[in-house]
Amino acid sequence: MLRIAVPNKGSLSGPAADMLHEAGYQQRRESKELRIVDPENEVEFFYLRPRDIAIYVSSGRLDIGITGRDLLIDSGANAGEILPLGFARSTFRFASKPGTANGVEDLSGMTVATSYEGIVAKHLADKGIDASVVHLDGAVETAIELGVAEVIADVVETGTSLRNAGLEVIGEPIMTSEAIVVRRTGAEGEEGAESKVQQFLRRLQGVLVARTYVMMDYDCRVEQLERAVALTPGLESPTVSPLHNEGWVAVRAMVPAKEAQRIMDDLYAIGARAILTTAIHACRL
Ligand SMILES: Nc1ncnc2c1ncn2[C@@H]1O[C@H](COP(=O)(O)OP(=O)(O)OP(=O)(O)O)[C@@H](O)[C@H]1O
Ligand SMILES: O=P(O)(O)OC[C@H]1O[C@H](OP(=O)(O)OP(=O)(O)O)[C@H](O)[C@@H]1O
Ligand SMILES: [Mg+2]
Repeated sequence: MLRIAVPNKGSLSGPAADMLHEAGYQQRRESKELRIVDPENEVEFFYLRPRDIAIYVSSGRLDIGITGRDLLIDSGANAGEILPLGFARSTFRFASKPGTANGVEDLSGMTVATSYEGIVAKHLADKGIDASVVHLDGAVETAIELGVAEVIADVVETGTSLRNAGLEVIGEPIMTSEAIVVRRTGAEGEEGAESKVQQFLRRLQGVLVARTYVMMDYDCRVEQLERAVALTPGLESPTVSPLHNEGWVAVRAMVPAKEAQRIMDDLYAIGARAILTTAIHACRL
């Protein structure tokens, strides 16, 4: 049975459960459930604090887990990222009241409040900046107003929390983060778990593809086929079938959902007709 850690709370929890559900796994019905077994898929899910997940996985007691890249790095756990999942995207940045610092190099001698001490201490050390770090559990934006620190380092998504606290970012992002699948370093290829881990990853990749691609069908004249195929190369290569009307073919290919409208315009412009897209519900590449 594959043992998988899933975030039990916070920004990662809902989207992680949605993705697992879409990948065909049973998920807990109540937010108080700590673990569930999905016998059909031979998987056991453990609902844990996102911050602790890399530590559980690095201990070897759980095979893999879903957490944030920033949380993995911050934990310093002996685990690595094996698949990015595309949700809970954020940057991790320094911020302060305007006029406090122009760049990271100005932070020497200052106090930085953060929930991510591991990331911040390492970043400051790498840059050779001698600043103190004070650990707070959350809502760190308020630390400056209350005089606990001159600078904060925190997760920034839309920037609303910083704006509401009257803070500005300092310098470039320290890192960019998103939800990821983590596995203990060196566990690759271990007998027993390996094929199950790979099957799990294929299912999640299938969800990612189904979310980002659509299927496109259209008819075009044989003379235009090469230009049309250049616009819709598909993942391997498009399917081309003859039409009853001579001189015409039907083409079918997967295209990135974000580009679908532009591709439809370009296909129309070269004479393709009956262009339509359909959603992909599940996929195995
Ligand atoms: N507003 C946000 N937008 C996108 N990702 C976020 C946001 N806030 C936190 N994250 C991401 O969520 C993960 C942190 O999860 P965690 O549950 O510890 O904190 P949280 O989501 O802020 O929840 P809470 O602080 O309410 O417990 C990190 O990977 C972080 O980058
Ligand atoms: O740039 P934004 O879109 O405003 O998002 C970033 C904010 O979201 C998270 O806070 P959360 O609400 O989880 O509170 P916390 O600080 O207590 O973790 C994070 O810690 C930032 O404060
Ligand atoms: Mg938070």
